[in-house]
Amino acid sequence: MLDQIHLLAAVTVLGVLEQAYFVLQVIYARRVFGISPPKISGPPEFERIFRAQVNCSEYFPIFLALLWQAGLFFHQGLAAALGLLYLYARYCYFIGYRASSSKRLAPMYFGTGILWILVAASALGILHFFLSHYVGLNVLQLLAA
Ligand SMILES: CC/C=C\C/C=C\C[C@@H]1O[C@H]1/C=C/C=C/C=C\C/C=C\CCC(=O)O
Ligand SMILES: N[C@@H](CCC(=O)N[C@@H](CS)C(=O)NCC(=O)O)C(=O)O
Repeated sequence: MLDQIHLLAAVTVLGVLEQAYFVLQVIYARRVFGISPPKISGPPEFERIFRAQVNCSEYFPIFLALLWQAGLFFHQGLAAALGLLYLYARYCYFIGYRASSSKRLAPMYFGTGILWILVAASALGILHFFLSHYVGLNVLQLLAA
C-alpha cells in the first residue's frame, strides 16, 4: 500500500516546506519594510513578495488534489515527477515575482501548464477506473489486444 503513495508523500512534504519558505519570506519582508499586519500594502518590492506568497498558497490545494488524484488513478511516478516540476516552477515564480512583475510570467504559465496536464491525467485515470469497475470495459487491455 505505502509503495503506491510514497513518492506522492515525498513531493507533498517538499511542497509544504516550500510553502513554509514563502511564508517566512513574507515575515522577513514585513520586518524589512516595517509593515505590520493587518496592513498588506506598501512599496512595490513588498507587495510583489506578498502577492507571490498569496498566489502560491491559493494554488497549493489545487496542486495537492491533482497530484494525489493523478498519482492514485493514473501513474504515481509520472504524477510525482510533474509535482517536482510544478514546485520548481513555483520557486521560479516566487523568485521572479520578487525581482519584477514581468519575471513571474514564464514560470506562472509553465506551472499552470503542469496543472492542466495533471487535470488530464486525473480525468483519464478516473474515467478508466469507472469504465473497468462499473462497465467491465478495460480500455488498456483493448488497446493492447
Ligand atoms: C488547473 C488549474 C486550475 C485552476 C485555475 C483555473 C484557471 C486558470 C487558467 O489556466 C490558466 C490560464 C491563465 C490565463 C491567463 C491569461 C492571461 C494573462 C495575461 C497577461 C498577464 C499580464 C500581466 O498580468 O502582467
Ligand atoms: N489570485 C489570482 C486569481 C486569477 C489567477 O489565478 N490568475 C492566474 C493567471 S493565469 C495567476 O496565476 N495569477 C497570479 C499572477 O498573475 O501572478 C490573481 O490575482 O491573479
